[in-house]
Amino acid sequence: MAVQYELIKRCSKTGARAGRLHTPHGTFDTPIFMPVGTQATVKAMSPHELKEMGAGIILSNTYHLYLRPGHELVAEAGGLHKFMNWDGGILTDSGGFQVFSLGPLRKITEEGVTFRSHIDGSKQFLSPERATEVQMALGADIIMAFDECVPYPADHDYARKSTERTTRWAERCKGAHTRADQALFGIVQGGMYKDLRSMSVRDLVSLDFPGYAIGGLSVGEPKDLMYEMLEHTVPLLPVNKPRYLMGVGTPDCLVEGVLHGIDMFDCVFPTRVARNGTVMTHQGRLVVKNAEYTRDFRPIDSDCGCYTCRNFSRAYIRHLLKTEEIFGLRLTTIHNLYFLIHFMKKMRQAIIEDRFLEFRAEFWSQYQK
Ligand SMILES: CNc1nc2cc(C(=O)NN)ccc2[nH]1
Repeated sequence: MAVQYELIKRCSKTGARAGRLHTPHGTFDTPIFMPVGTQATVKAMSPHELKEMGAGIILSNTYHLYLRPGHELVAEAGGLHKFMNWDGGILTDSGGFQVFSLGPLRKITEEGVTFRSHIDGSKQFLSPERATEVQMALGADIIMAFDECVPYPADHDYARKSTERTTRWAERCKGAHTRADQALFGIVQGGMYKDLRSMSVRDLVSLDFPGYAIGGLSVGEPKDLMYEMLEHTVPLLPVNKPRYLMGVGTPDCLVEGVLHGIDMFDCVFPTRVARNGTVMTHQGRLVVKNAEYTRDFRPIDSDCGCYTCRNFSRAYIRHLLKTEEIFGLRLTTIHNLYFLIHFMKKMRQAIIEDRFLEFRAEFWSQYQK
């Protein structure tokens, strides 16, 4: 198998677990946070810096790379790893979420999705087979089935029909996937309906994927509803396969996702908000661009070991951001990614030492959203 999950330790009181994910580009500790590099780059970061801060697997998006520069060009370059000079793990999302985020600009049929390119308005078409072919050409270690991310809110009938189609599409992706050195993950949908989440898990597990993503969450629903869906859905998934929660990446959601047994996370949040000056600390977020930090010569977070916190003050970083100096958003990005990557490592250690509930209680006692 191209990707193997190894369970190292289960928390005795919760669904939390520590493991390792073996891939053709290395073995990575889980739970893991995967930085998002939509267009074959994690914005403002070099591969060397990502490696140095402990990043293991990064994401790229099929939708964007298919439109520009095109999967054929990436294949000509030798695949994504060579093209972007990254020798760690790569996961590509299938485009399901991006295409459905286009809203009225897209038309869904059983065959696939017709949409207009956000770049030049040209008419485009992605089917399960085509999305799989594109991802095989891009060459990621883990690729995702082409699905429909059920919008929120959605009525039960729409969610059921959409989820049933996502299962038929998953089967078509499986049929089209011929690269033995890649793992194709199924994506559980079902909206906010427990019966449909159960149906989606049952149907996907019967197709026997090497890993399962939980999609259709963090799409505008209240966090408590997301947690309720996780509490219901994750225990239905096979224990010996990785579970990947798509699009989730704030510290509070990461803790609750790990609590319920999630192994893999991705989110644009830490890199996106870094570029407008929002940084994460153990007490919650702070907007270092704000006037209150003009004369604050402390690091962003005194407990953080990242390059930014070891070398620069809040006042200096605020100055760089206010003057739109590129180095400013590099420093905030380095910090946010390091913070999350190491936050996951601390959670993993707590699970191994069977003190995850204490870690979680300590986190919530300090964290202001
Ligand atoms: C930021 N929230 C968020 N939700 C997501 C859902 C999906 C999904 O269902 N893909 N098939 C992907 C990325 C997501 N990002």
